[in-house]
Formats: sequence, structure tokens, C-alpha cells
Amino acid sequence: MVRSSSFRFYSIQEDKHLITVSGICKSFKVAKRTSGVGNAVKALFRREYSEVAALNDISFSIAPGEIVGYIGPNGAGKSTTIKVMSGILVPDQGTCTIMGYTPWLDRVAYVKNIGVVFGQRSQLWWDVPVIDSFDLLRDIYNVPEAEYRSNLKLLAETLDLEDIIRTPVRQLSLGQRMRCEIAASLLHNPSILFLDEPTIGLDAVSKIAVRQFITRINKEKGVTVILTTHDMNDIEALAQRILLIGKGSLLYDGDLTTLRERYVEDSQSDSPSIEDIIVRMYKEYQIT
Ligand SMILES: Nc1ncnc2c1ncn2[C@@H]1O[C@H](COP(=O)(O)OP(=O)(O)OP(=O)(O)O)[C@@H](O)[C@H]1O
Repeated sequence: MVRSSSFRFYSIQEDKHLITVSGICKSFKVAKRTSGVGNAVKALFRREYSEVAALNDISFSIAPGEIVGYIGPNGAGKSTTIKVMSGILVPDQGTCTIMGYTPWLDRVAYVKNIGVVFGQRSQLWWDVPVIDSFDLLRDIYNVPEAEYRSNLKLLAETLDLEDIIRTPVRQLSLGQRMRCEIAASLLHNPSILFLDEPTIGLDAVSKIAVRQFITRINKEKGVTVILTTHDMNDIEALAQRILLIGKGSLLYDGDLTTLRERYVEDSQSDSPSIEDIIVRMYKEYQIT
């Protein structure tokens, strides 16, 4: 039984799926840009819009304790899905139930159960020492002091933060900042962690450290992880299951071994690299 901070009880036995996404569609309205001064003046009076279909009927379920790799080429719809699942975006159609909550409707209670890391965006305050951001997050999430202290100690030890925790965020390297971002997302003991490109721009050593840490919190704390990445080594090291999205549609949902078996026959090698397999999939589904 997982107890949410809003004193709602969520029983894993009640539903073997922690996350159920069903028929999600999301489009963005984008202003058409035309070249030339005349067109720019016209656009001041009458702006034309086009629609970008980012997600088209996306459905999947995720069980507690899974690590799922959500992959696809640039612009496929990965971040949009993560934003819908974390309650940042409201879909045009479809349902999403996570731990009994609809993320965009029950946002305040729901976010206490999730951690989110966007590799390209920071949740830390740029000009203040990392520890000040952590303290602020403690207050935002209402984490009891003893729990906060013990989480902070564990995270600082395992993510090697002791030397950087008093440094302002703007003075950190990308790898140091990413370790702090991951710690920040876990201070309130979430059951689910959404990681959107958590290893982007990291050196090999930092990537391995982040992967080891994700494996550890999954094994030891049972945290369910949904990970988007373009680094296939992340997928190989972490994901028990892969969801492939292309042009807003879900194209594959299964494990790596099945995928390997499917592509090994056409491959020159007995054990094609995951990179080879993914390139073949992108070609097969014509999504690049
Ligand atoms: N706020 C927005 N306004 C307009 N279009 C958007 C917006 N956010 C996303 N899109 C469009 O929706 C589509 C899916 O974008 P999304 O960011 O989800 O892709 P992604 O798979 O995460 O890509 P990448 O791997 O490059 O990060 C793209 O065509 C993108 O241009």
C-alpha cells in the first residue's frame, strides 16, 4: 500500500496498473509565419494558425516498479506525453489515471506522488545555493523535517552532492546540476519518477552514476520510472520495457529481448546493438 501525502490511500492490489493512459490526443495551435514585410503587417490584423498534432490516440499502462524507456525521434511527442502525465498539459481527448488521480485535475494532491526531471529545464533557483532550493522544495511539498533530513542525507551520499550543495546553481557544471535536479525531484519520496532526457550532455562517468542511481531507487524503494532518452545506452542499462512513439502515435510496446529477436534475423550480426535496432525500427515505421 502506498500512502499519498494527501491522506488518500492507493492500493496497488486494487489495480495492477499504477499508470493508465487511454486514447490521449494533444494538438498545438501554432501561428503561421510568413516572410516579407507585407505579410508581417497583414499578420498583425489577421493571424493564421495551423495545428500540430503532437499526440494521436496514445494508450498504455504501467505497473508499479517498472522502468519504462519512452523513445522516439525528435518531435515524436515524448515530452508532450510526460507533460500530460505530470499534469502540466491538458490533453484534448483521452484519459490518464495515475495512482487514482487525473494529473491535470488533481494537480496539487497528485504532484506529491511524482518527481519530474526535465534535462533541458531546471527546477532549481539559479542564483541561490542548491541547499536553499532543496529547503524551499521541502516547504512546497510539506515534507516532515525528519523525513527531509534522512532523504537529503541519502541523496547527498549516493549522488555525491556534499561538495556542491552550498554552491549557487549557476556555478555548477551540467553534470553536477543534473545530479542536484534528480535529488530535488526525490526529496519528497515520490512513487513515480518522470525523467525527460536525464543524461543529456553528461560525460560518461556522470551518465553511469545517474544510471546506477536510477537502478538503485527502483530496486530499493520500488520507484516506478518513465524515462525519455536519445541515448540507447540508457535504454540498454535501465529499461525493462520500451515504448516507441513516432509522429505522435505509439508504434511499439514490448521488451528489448523480443525486439532483438525480431531484428536479429535481418541483421549481419548475431547481437545487433540497440542503436542498430532502433535505427531499423525508425526506418521500418518511417518515422525519421
Ligand atoms: N508548446 C508547443 N507549441 C507548439 N508546438 C509544440 C509545443 N510543444 C510541442 N510542440 C510540437 O509537438 C510535437 C511533439 O513535441 P515533443 O516536444 O513532445 O517531442 P519530443 O519527442 O519530446 O522531441 P525531442 O526528442 O526533440 O525532445 C513537435 O512537433 C513539437 O514541435
